[in-house]
Amino acid sequence: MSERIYIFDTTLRDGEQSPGATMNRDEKVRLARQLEILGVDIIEAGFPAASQGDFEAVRDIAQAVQNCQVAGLCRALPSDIDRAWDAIKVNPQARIHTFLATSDIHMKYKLRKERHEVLDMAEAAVKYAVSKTANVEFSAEDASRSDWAFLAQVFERVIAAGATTINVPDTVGYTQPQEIAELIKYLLENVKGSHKAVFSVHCHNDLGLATANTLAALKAGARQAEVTLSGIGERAGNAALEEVVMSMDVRKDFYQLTTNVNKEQIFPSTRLLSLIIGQPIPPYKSIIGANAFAHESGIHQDGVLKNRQTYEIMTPESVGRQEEDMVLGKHSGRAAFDKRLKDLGYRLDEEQLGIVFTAMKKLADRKKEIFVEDLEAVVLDEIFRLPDKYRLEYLSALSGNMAIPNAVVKMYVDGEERILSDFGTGPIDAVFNTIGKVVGRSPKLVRYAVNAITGGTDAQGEVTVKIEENGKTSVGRASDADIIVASAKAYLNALNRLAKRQEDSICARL
Ligand SMILES: CC(=O)SCCNC(=O)CCNC(=O)[C@H](O)C(C)(C)COP(=O)(O)OP(=O)(O)OC[C@H]1O[C@@H](n2cnc3c(N)ncnc32)[C@H](O)[C@@H]1OP(=O)(O)O
Ligand SMILES: CC(C)C(=O)C(=O)O
Ligand SMILES: [Mg+2]
Repeated sequence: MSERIYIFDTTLRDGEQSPGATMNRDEKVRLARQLEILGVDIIEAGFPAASQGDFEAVRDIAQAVQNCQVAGLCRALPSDIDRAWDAIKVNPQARIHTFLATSDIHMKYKLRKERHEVLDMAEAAVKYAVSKTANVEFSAEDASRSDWAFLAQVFERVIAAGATTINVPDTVGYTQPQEIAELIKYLLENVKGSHKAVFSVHCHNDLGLATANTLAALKAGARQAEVTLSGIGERAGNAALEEVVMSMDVRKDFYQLTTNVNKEQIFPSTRLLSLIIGQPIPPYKSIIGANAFAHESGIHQDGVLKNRQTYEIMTPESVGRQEEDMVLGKHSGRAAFDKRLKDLGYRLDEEQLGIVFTAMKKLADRKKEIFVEDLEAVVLDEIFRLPDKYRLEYLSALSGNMAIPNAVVKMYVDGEERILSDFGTGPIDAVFNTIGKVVGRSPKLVRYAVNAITGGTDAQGEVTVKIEENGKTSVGRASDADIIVASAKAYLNALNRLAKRQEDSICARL
């Protein structure tokens, strides 16, 4: 008989702590809806006390998502707990997730507290949280470097205070599989009242062991796994949802554990995340990378042709990587687009579908064949893009080995039309210079990457730019069949994000 594992997804909280993975409110709600379709049990939506923007995003998610628990993270402080509760309480299964560090190094240097103070603080925080809801999770930050007996004492106190989920984080990715398995067994056996709570594990990937450690803890008796899509998260990231879930699925015989995850939604979910944060999935990434089901060498190809199972331990279809059975192009109708979008996990209303359909028809006039990536790029640009402060209307750029590269840009800034022109060392430099002049900012360009997201000379080019201004960074991404237009759109996307972050921080200070 298989036992059930609860999947706690923290892409929107720990995942967002990953450098360059900042998401705006609409993007977070969009991703949360996809996580709901994916079938995770708990969505950690953010850290409401962090900023007004985080608070509002968590509140909107708590409202938008009805079939998952929505958790808000907070320090072991009444003010943080109040803020978290205010943000999540609209959700019918809201969870307060409070945490406090228990390792000697964190207590001494970071918290500057003695053990007895930490014990009291953890207990008081959980009691306060329980006065708001019975659904309370307590995390002992840096649990894996904590003294085991003290950790057990902390857990005993918070369970008695009413915590129903006890999380054991390997905050700095230090533990080893056998060690965390022993720790979980020790805690289950030695914490009085352990049977009243679900034990959870939260592993970081500093030594590349996050998935292995998570699975070892689950095998040892933990029943909740805290994971993120693609493994994004603080520093080297967290345990990847797809790896943990598919390990349990592929190796049912070994784990005898199941989850509620709708596995065919794994690939669409990770791809949506990649589109939102503008970071491509590495081709060699397990399960979701472009090469994960590709066979290059002759002996492997021969084996796969004879029987796929010779070199494939799961099918691409089982994680939602579908063979495209219909070619989309300028002769395709609404129904075909609608079906493909649904297969990809997008739930668009009639109006949104109309917008995408019109944009796709326009693209199909310029491109022979429309690929899934084209479709997703259009959905992201047309439906899930930021409300723009800066909007591109028209652009022309001149280049060539005899010409002095220059660009003319017509844009709207807060709805006001502006046209300017400037030169550069190449057409993209000229476009960026002109845009900078129009918006009156000159951020440093930290990264510029071009990627052909579909094949052929008429491929959609995907451009990612990272800019920095006054210590704040912002990533923008866009695609277009014209690489210079894609560059301009990506640059504006990054500028819009930067402007939005500045507006949010001004609001938070008011
Ligand atoms: C392991 C993790 O992932 S934990 C989550 C990490 N995520 C984040 O930190 C993102 C959100 N954080 C923030 O926006 C800010 O840090 C805030 C709003 C929470 C706090 O900001 P500030 O008040 O400026 O404090 P700052 O960040 O400089 O320092 C943190 C303070 O919280 C204290 N603290 C840290 N953890 C806890 C805790 N679990 N419970 C209570 N206090 C805590 C620290 O000791 C420090 O206190 P001090 O200022 O008295 O020394
Ligand atoms: C807040 C906790 C759960 C955390 O993210 C960690 O310890 O890594
Ligand atoms: Mg973490």
